[in-house]
Amino acid sequence: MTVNTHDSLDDIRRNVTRIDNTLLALLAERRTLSLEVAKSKISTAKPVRDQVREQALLLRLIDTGKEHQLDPQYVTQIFHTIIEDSVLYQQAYLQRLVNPENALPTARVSFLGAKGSYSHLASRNYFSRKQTQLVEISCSSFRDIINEVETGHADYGVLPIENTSSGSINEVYDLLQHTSLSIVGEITQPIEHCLLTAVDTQLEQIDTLYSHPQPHQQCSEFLHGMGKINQQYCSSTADAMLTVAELKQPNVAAIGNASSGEIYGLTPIKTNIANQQQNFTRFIVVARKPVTVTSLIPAKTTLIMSTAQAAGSLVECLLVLRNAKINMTKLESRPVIGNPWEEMFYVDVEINLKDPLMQQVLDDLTRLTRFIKVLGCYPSENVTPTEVDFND
Ligand SMILES: O=C(O)C(=O)C[C@]1(C(=O)O)C=C[C@@H](O)C=C1
Repeated sequence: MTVNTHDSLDDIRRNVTRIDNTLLALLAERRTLSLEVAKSKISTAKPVRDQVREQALLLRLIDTGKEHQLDPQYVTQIFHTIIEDSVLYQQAYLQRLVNPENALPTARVSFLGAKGSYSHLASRNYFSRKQTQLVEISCSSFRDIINEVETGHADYGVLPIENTSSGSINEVYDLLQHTSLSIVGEITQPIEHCLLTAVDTQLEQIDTLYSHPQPHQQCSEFLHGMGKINQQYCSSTADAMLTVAELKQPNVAAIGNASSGEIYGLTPIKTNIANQQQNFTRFIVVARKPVTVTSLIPAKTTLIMSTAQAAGSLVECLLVLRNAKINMTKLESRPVIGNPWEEMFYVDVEINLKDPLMQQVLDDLTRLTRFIKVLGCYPSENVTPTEVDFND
């Protein structure tokens, strides 16, 4: 085989690096323009999201991409990510304007586990968009996270509240029942569970597995396939990775994120071991003071309420939301500690607390419930991609 090499591999890679650097500069420039767009939308009171514009933008880019032999799926995937960043970046900017007291350069943030835990990754991702430097406060329990914020040692707490494989994280819901803190934000973090080891070994040699209870649950099918495994529970995935790094034994592994494993010198011997390939955890961000959400961005409001024990009481409350045409994205029930058989219901709705319709709904629900409390109104960080038909 004759290979016609005009340039050495190093020369070619230098060109690749040059192009990558140009792409980064252009992405940064595009972000700056997003802020200019946000400023113009303030003056015209236009919402951040304009999916008509996104549709037109994507179709044009797909056509242009075809001229460069770039397939539509590839172009769409890249620009969905770019547009999502633009929307969230604009939302963060607008939120800083309506909550100037929160626009601090640094924030003390409490989260579960040490560096590399999924809570640490979620905290870093959430605050990077707010252009806020983290002062990291690592906690060993959800209760500690809340205590750090309630006592003023932390400005924010980041708590996992539900996962697409293992469902709701009940301990967090129970803690929300009794805290004075408000939910001020949310972030959904992709969770890529891997089997991480500190020394070269084979999957068949692993008989002891360290992780937080949640990853054990989320990877139950894979673990079942491994046969008899000694499952060890840790306070966080970071704690599990540290333990395995210190043990340095060929029969021991941790479940955690591959990039976090590098912090502890661990390497993945098996990736994507969660029950569902699309595995996400939604985290909430709590603070001592609630935030105001501008009407230019989508908002979520979280309520907790306990209904009378008469038959149909919950249905009456849900009908209030249905009649108001308010979309409910989450309904969770938890026992009321100390009142056997009484349930506390957690409801996430897609409406701004300041919306007059929501105020009316709260009045109606107050009459129908034994107890009701708004846990918070916060920006919805779920940017649903604008789908385009590639075959147009
Ligand atoms: O052009 C706008 O209206 C923008 O806000 C910019 C932008 C983009 O990044 O391209 C982002 C969000 C909108 O939904 C549409 C497009």
